[in-house]
Amino acid sequence: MTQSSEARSSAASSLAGHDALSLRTLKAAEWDAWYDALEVAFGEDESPERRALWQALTEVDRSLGVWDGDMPVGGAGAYSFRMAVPGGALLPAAGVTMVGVLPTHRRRGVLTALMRHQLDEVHERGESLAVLTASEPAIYGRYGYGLATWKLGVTVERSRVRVERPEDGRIRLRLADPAAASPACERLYGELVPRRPGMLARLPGWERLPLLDPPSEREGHTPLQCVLAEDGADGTLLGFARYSTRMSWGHAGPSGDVRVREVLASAPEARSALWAYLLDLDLTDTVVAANLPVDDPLLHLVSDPRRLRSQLSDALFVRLVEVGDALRSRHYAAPVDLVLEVADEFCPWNTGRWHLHAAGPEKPAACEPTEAPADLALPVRELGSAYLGGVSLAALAAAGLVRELRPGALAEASAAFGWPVAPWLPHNF
Ligand SMILES: CC(=O)SCCNC(=O)CCNC(=O)[C@H](O)C(C)(C)COP(=O)(O)OP(=O)(O)OC[C@H]1O[C@@H](n2cnc3c(N)ncnc32)[C@H](O)[C@@H]1OP(=O)(O)O
Repeated sequence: MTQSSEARSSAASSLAGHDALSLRTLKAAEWDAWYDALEVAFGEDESPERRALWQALTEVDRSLGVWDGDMPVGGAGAYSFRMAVPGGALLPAAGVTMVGVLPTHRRRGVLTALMRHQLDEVHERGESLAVLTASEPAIYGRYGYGLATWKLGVTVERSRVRVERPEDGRIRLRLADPAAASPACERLYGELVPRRPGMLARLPGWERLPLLDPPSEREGHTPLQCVLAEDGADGTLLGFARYSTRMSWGHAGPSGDVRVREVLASAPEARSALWAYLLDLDLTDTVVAANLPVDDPLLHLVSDPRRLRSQLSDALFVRLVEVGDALRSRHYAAPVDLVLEVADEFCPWNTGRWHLHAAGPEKPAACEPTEAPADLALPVRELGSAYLGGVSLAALAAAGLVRELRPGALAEASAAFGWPVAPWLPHNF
């Protein structure tokens, strides 16, 4: 028996003590019943449009279910993503999704059995990362997932905040049908992916997600709008925003709001033109954007950042499934030559000392097992947090989660693991 198949059979036997529970891969014909169980687990009743999209995007051969007799009672899926890491490489990453257990079957180890089986499969497929967004952040640390990216939400008081339009007149704004403009927007999205860690390369079909706009989810807003920022000279697309507006008329006059879904740009002038446009729509009071990178240039473009009324929330959790591969696949902002002592109870093949060395941001890194004395000791969860460069090892050490074993090692590691661009997950999955 391999280490993984041993682990999987131990996951199966952890269920064996409970009724007639069995864990196996989904069959395509079972999708509806499986998804119905997940909807009950989430207490949700999704729109038919959203459900149809998730069905189309489901990778059935990566979807696990737990059955009580012939009734699905839990599940977990995965997408075969490629995610940008510091330095611009796109690394295979299992996007863990659709995790749920019926209320009748909770707190008896079903989730743990699913996570065991799934991480062994991810390891066998050679994906060195698994990533997820959590319904509740307290769930996944026990399986080695660390919080690696944050998102910034803003609720802008439009009357108090201005963004200057770029002066050179290079940018031309044009309203476009979101579906018709999608291929050009997707090309721009693809250009931006390697530049920001955490961004996901589009898999076929995923271009439908940013256009998903079921009437039942609009809450009084217009259908999705799309404004393009083009180079006035040659028409090259340099940015776009997708948004909707909701008009509201009160005693004091119009007080509508703008819901910004995305603002992406490859040139600063395009970005400022788009934000100036969004913050200057007549008859609106408030502009809400729920998911911006924490270093979004908007923070520096606005006349009064306090009036952004910003809010920080957790976004992407990262799990290093194969520590050596993951660490040698990213670049490091500063030279580094360190031995890390990694503890990983859930994926014990990662436990041990790893020699990481890289000569600077342009150079490839090496990372091999070693018997040499360790400079820094940390659990795999904290390594996942620091991996994309958005969470500092020094901050984790200040929280008592990383231990410096050689003086100076923490500063060296923190500088190397950091990255000039904050990691960001553009959409949930
Ligand atoms: C990537 C995603 O899809 S995120 C979506 C997650 N799903 C949901 O939130 C839907 C609603 N909740 C559920 O379906 C279930 O409660 C789940 C999936 C969160 C947990 O399933 P269960 O089968 O009850 O978990 P299981 O019994 O294996 O518990 C494992 C451990 O996690 C802990 N745990 C379970 N749920 C939670 C929670 N919501 N918050 C904190 N800890 C939790 C358990 O206490 C247990 O701890 P222990 O190992 O110290 O004993």
